[in-house]
Amino acid sequence: MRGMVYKALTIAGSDSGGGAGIQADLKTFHQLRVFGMSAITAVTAQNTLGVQGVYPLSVEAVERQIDSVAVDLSPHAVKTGMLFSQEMIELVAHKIKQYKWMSVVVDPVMIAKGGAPLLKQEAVEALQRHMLPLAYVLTPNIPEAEVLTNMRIETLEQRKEAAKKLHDMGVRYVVMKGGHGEGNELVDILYDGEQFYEWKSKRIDTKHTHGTGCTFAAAITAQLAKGKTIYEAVDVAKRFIQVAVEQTLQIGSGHGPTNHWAFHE
Ligand SMILES: Nc1ncnc2c1ncn2[C@@H]1O[C@H](COP(=O)(O)OP(=O)(O)O)[C@@H](O)[C@H]1O
Ligand SMILES: Cc1ncc(COP(=O)(O)OP(=O)(O)O)c(N)n1
Repeated sequence: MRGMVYKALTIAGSDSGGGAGIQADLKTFHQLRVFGMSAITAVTAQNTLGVQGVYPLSVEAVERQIDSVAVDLSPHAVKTGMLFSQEMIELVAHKIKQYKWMSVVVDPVMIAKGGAPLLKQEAVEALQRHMLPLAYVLTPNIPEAEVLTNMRIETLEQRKEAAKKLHDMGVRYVVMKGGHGEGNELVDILYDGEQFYEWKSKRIDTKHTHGTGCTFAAAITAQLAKGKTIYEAVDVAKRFIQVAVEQTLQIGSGHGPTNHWAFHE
């Protein structure tokens, strides 16, 4: 018997190179046995060497995609990634409220690893104002947490202080990714408003980390779609990304993608 079909929607940008964005999200959903659906906010011309072009879709085109999925396919969880502009953020926030989506994972994508901007600078305030209060889970990396809280983050204590600030800004669960921290040990933290939880792992010495943030947040989304708790979801996401970085595919001549086939439940 097939059993229940769990469904997740990603609202994000397309990465033609297949390692990040919509493509990473859908591959991760699929590997975790969740049916993936998408609303594309922007098309990027991108590969392992960087971002060669960014082409935002119209707000109307994104609204239509979200409506098409919502009225017929009722996702169990929703993830947002590259939203690019203030108008797009306002639209997505409006749709989340309209469809009363609760299991919403907001990955506050700002800059690709190569330095290309994926969010306009003037849209940061809209992200703070409209998306944070709707986020069941927010998954900033350290530089994104710095921008959102307007504070410098160097120590673990400062990461925790920033997580508290983000919680005060309306986020239910803050999951701060530790990839940009110092040293050989990576620490991802979760703050639930009362306590901190830590996931530690060895930093794998590789240049093939393109799409780690999207993949990690997508794994959390897939687990939430299946009804798992946030603690269980982060646990699986951490194990998913660890093996995906350990067993990279070694493709492309720059920063290659992670391996979305590596993890098995
Ligand atoms: N070199 C690495 N080895 C193992 N895990 C990594 C490595 N780089 C990043 N990760 C993990 O990938 C996830 C995303 O991390 P991070 O790099 O902080 O996000 P982003 O890709 O959004 O910048 C986190 O769980 C982090 O611990
Ligand atoms: C279309 C698109 N969306 C998001 C990103 C950023 O993805 P991330 O997982 O943070 O990976 P890096 O770009 O940092 O390697 C992207 N690149 N493209």
